[in-house]
Amino acid sequence: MQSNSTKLLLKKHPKATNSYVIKGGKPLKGEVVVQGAKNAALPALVAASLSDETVELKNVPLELNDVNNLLALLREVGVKIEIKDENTLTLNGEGWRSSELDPNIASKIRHSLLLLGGSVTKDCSLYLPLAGGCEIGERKHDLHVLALENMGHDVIESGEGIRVIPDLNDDVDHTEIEFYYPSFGATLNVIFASVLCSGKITTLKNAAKNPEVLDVIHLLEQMGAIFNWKDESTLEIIGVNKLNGTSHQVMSDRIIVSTMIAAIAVTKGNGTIIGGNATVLETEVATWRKAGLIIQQKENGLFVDGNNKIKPVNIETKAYPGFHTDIQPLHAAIMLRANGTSKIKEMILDGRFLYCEELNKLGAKTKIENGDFTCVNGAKGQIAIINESPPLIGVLNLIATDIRGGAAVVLASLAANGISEITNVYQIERGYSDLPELIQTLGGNVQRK
Ligand SMILES: CC(=O)N[C@H]1[C@@H](OP(=O)(O)OP(=O)(O)OC[C@H]2O[C@@H](n3ccc(=O)[nH]c3=O)[C@H](O)[C@@H]2O)O[C@H](CO)[C@@H](O)[C@@H]1O
Ligand SMILES: C=C(OP(=O)(O)O)C(=O)O
Repeated sequence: MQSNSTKLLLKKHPKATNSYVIKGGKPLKGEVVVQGAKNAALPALVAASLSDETVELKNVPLELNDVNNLLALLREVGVKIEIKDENTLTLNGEGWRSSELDPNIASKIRHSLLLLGGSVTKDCSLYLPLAGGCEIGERKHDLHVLALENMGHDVIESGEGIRVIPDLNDDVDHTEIEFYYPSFGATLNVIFASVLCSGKITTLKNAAKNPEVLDVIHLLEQMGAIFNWKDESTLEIIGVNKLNGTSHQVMSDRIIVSTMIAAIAVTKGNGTIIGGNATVLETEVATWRKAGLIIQQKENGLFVDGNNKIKPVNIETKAYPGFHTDIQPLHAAIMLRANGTSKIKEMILDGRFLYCEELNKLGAKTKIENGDFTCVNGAKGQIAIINESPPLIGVLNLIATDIRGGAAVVLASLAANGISEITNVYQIERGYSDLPELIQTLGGNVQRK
């Protein structure tokens, strides 16, 4: 049942519209500040809710559709949430209770999955209707389920959802789990399920160690959780009996930093992304420097000059610190300017190239080929071939297929001559609080319609 408070939180994006209208052809220039990271904020909301004391989170992109949906689910499980200002909120998980979640909300986001780990650590059962997220290929959850089972909890799966019943009272004091792939979400679920298991140690081999996971670990450490990295990818979690209140600032969004680098690059502009940090984008920045972009780390952020010729550079997506799958559509937008053919081999998720058809509507010459490899999700992999494209021309029938694919199409429209319109921008607004405003700050012309 949807409570009144849930309904209130599910209000539409304050500036929500169905489409963006873009007048392209103008170099983006100036300075822009990016928001807090969605993919660090979502797990931070769950982590903060594990304490019976109040935790303050700052720099949370509260306008995002995904953040609002997760907050609605946290309210459903009994977490008290107070919004302090446009990017700050407090959470108190003292009232966390056993729950059956609303399928209409849970199925809209991928990281409703994290409530499984959160619930068991709070000794509460949970029924989670199947999680959603971007439709970018099959998004499996076997590692989440296996990990919870290894830890002794009962997990009952049906075609419609997952029920978890915690069992914290067994005599096992050490659980060892090994992942075949360093899944971001499943690593977080193991962390959440283990932090409050006082007297127990959980060792996770092949854990994800990307900056967003480290940001959440940092928050939990401030709350009193204990972690040891035994080697580069083995994480030991020593359960504690209580987590404290604290205050934490969510890291800034490296995918949006990449989006702004690409926006400057495709329009042959120059500018600074305030707060941009090349150390969390090492592979991507090295790739773009190789392509000819000037990217300099300054004290206040990343300076980008996109005026040089762009050379084609092939990439292959991999777990961190490899090239991020969420950033490959933005790389494709940059490669539209290259003087030759480049390739993107998508190793993590099949179905991440839907945006290429949209780029072609603008005149790009991209093609998708079947690869002779299997993606992490077990599906046959694909390669995008990006041929040198003629000057792009704006069109009015573009669709945002998913968050990052949608952003890539907005960027390509900025490089096109004339007017473009992109619909289904709900998808973009799952991950970008206000992409039009970011672009307008750099002098670009994107309007909501
Ligand atoms: C909210 C959030 O932060 N989402 C990010 C997170 O998603 P998410 O947490 O879903 O990503 P994972 O790292 O878990 O998934 C990566 C791959 O592993 C597969 N897999 C995952 C779990 C599992 O139990 N079994 C399994 O096979 C998935 O199908 C996928 O092919 O990382 C993805 C990969 O970097 C990004 O695209 C998403 O933006
Ligand atoms: C794929 C993404 O998110 P999600 O996992 O929430 O679908 C993304 O942030 O690009």
